Amino acid sequence: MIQISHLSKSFTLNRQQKKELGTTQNSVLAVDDISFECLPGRVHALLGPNGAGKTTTLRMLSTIFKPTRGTIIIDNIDAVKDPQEARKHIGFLTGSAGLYARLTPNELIAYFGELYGVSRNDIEMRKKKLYDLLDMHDFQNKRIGKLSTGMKQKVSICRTMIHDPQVVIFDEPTSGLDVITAENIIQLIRDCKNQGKTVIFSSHIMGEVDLLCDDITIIHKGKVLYNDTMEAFRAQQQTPNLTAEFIRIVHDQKTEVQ
Ligand SMILES: Nc1ncnc2c1ncn2[C@@H]1O[C@H](COP(=O)(O)OP(=O)(O)OP(=O)(O)O)[C@@H](O)[C@H]1O
Repeated sequence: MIQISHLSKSFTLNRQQKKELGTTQNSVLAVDDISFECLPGRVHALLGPNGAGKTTTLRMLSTIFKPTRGTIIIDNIDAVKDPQEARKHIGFLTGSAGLYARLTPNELIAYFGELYGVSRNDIEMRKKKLYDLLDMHDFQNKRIGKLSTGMKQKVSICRTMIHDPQVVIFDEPTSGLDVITAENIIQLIRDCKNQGKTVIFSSHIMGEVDLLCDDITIIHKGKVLYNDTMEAFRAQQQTPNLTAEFIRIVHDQKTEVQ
């Protein structure tokens, strides 16, 4: 379970960043007082246009960023006050960051498994399951630096899941992957849901959200524009499809702001 309450994050901008963004402001408010919950056994979609604050939110949930304000409770643990304890319950997937090019997938998975205190037996058992699901057996002993983007993404997924976390956070999990690999990841998310895990993921692909998600939060300019079940989202829909509906909600907000 994830409980987010009045969460905000502002970044201080250095001179170079101010120049790049063409602003004189000293800081940017990436996430602005958001609150919502993600429940066990359900998949929650976090949507928003570019720069909405999705990655910043997910990085706060995964304890990489410290919030400027607000609280995050992960499985009854205060993730802001006790990030180390919260981390044991979290699997966070973001690109292929945190992979060591010189190691092989087997070495990396063993390393992270041990870091999380997973027994050798459990590491082997979970690794086999993940390798089967993601079709990874052929490259398990190749150096990660020599693998393709999709292969690296698969290794990242194994690293994310090796401690069998109860809360799974995926930042655009299928971005840049071929359809077969993307489908395997969708299956993995379904498995997580069926095992009663709490899953939140960001995506720009409405088809994926439609297939997978039980709940949806749309953010824009750091604020929550919409938060409800997918069922309620479909029921209030005023446009022919979910992409059009997403655009309508974001556009209506833009019009209101102007
Ligand atoms: N480290 C940082 N320093 C300064 N500003 C940042 C930093 N990280 C993000 N931002 C700013 O915060 C805002 C939200 O960015 P974020 O990456 O969270 O958006 P996003 O919704 O994930 O976007 P996208 O869909 O393009 O990945 C943007 O205005 C971005 O420029």
